[in-house]
Amino acid sequence: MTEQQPVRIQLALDRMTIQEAIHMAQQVEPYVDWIEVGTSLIKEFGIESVRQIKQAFPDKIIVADIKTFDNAKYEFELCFEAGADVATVMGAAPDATLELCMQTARKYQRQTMIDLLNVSQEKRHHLKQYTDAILCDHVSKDEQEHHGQVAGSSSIQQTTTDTIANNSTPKIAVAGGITLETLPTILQQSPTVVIVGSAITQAHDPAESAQQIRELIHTFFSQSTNTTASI
Ligand SMILES: O=C([C@H](O)CO)[C@H](O)[C@H](O)COP(=O)(O)O
Repeated sequence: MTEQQPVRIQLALDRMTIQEAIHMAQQVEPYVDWIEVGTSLIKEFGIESVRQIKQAFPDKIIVADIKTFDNAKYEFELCFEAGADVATVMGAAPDATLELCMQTARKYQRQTMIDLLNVSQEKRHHLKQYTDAILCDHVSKDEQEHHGQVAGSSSIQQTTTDTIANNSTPKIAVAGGITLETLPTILQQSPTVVIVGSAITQAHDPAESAQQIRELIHTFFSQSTNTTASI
């Protein structure tokens, strides 16, 4: 598929080996834009997981979901030297850490994604100063599995609506249990990136699932006047 998608689809690869991750991404490659080396891969196999996945997909945007909380320069340099185009930091991290992530990403001409997991509204507002970052509204795996929450909750709407209303420039990503059923609500919030893991990787036919997600996004935007800023 070559047409310009208004929203990037980020495939999240978690809880599998590096070879399984590469095989999964090969199956769905035509339907996804960005590939996330999930936190679980980085924890289990190290930065080598980022290096091997970038080597396998040199033309894709590779997101290293390292979820940095401290030691920002060291961890972001590891990611970027391994080929990551985007690295993640927790929004709840100290300002010093966030600043160092932003500085390191700028030095490498790469991008920072700030994960808003468990971040207060006050801190979310504060984080909007990082206008060249991507802010990721994220419902965690544990909240999904133990509290029945999924992306598309009111807190997500709050952040996104504020961002649009203020015409500020951090881009918005949304993650956490996104499915075909929940995607239309999320698309109404005009994210730049939708992050989908299990709905594709656990599907009986991952390629079909990824294709359906892509087609839903295409249909949504061809039927509406919604637009998103591009990265
Ligand atoms: O960041 C993620 C999570 O913390 C690790 O499992 C995932 O990339 C994100 O949640 C997307 O995966 P799904 O929730 O399975 O769609």
